[in-house]
Amino acid sequence: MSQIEFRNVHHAYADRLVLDGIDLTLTEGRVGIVGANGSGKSTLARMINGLVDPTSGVVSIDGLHVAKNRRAVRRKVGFIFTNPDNQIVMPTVGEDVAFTLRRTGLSKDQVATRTAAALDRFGLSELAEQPAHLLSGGQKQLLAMASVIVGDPAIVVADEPTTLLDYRNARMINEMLAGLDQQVVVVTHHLHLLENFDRVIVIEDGRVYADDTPQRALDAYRALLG
Ligand SMILES: Nc1ncnc2c1ncn2[C@@H]1O[C@H](COP(=O)(O)OP(=O)(O)OP(=O)(O)O)[C@@H](O)[C@H]1O
Repeated sequence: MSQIEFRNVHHAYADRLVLDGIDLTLTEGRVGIVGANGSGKSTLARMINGLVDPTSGVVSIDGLHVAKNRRAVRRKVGFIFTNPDNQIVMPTVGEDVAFTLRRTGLSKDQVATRTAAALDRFGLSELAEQPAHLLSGGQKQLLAMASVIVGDPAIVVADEPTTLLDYRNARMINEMLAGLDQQVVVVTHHLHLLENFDRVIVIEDGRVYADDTPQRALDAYRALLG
């Protein structure tokens, strides 16, 4: 697994401090991040692939300073948004998955082979020629995952990937995430999804409130919520 490091990370939007001294070293295969609305989870998750840079402090991946190596970091860290519409960029399902492999130096055949494998893995092969915007919510999230995984990142960060889905689709996406070879960091309000994770971090008011096994961290979080 990779080593994701936060060293004395602070972040403010204008004059509002939303992360207040985060120190974490994440090396586990499955890490969950939970916390109340507005506690800073998305901001923290976005720092792992440089979508947000800290106001102060350093985030690094295997020693690579994220803010100074954005391109290299983006190859290592795939990001799955809550709303897949935010990351579907091409007209058809197949083109969207292939788009990730642009500028990788792969031949047309290699792109086609890897795209086909990713579509197959996420059950989308038969939809390859379909307009992406016609997919259901669950299928769109599968497409977003396929488009990230086809690039073979070392780390997948998912920010509330199941929030917009019904229970069945949420379970399906979660099983897909659980089955990935990659190191996975998931931000979620669906606490039951984290039961088999290696580590769960509770963020409260921009700080690490608990950092423990899922059971202990989630107990602490539930107690905090009252
Ligand atoms: N681009 C931005 N500009 C200004 N303020 C922002 C921005 N993004 C987030 N914030 C604010 O920063 C705080 C932390 O937001 P963040 O999205 O990191 O929290 P979160 O824990 O992920 O919340 P939620 O569970 O509601 O998604 C919130 O008060 C939010 O309104």
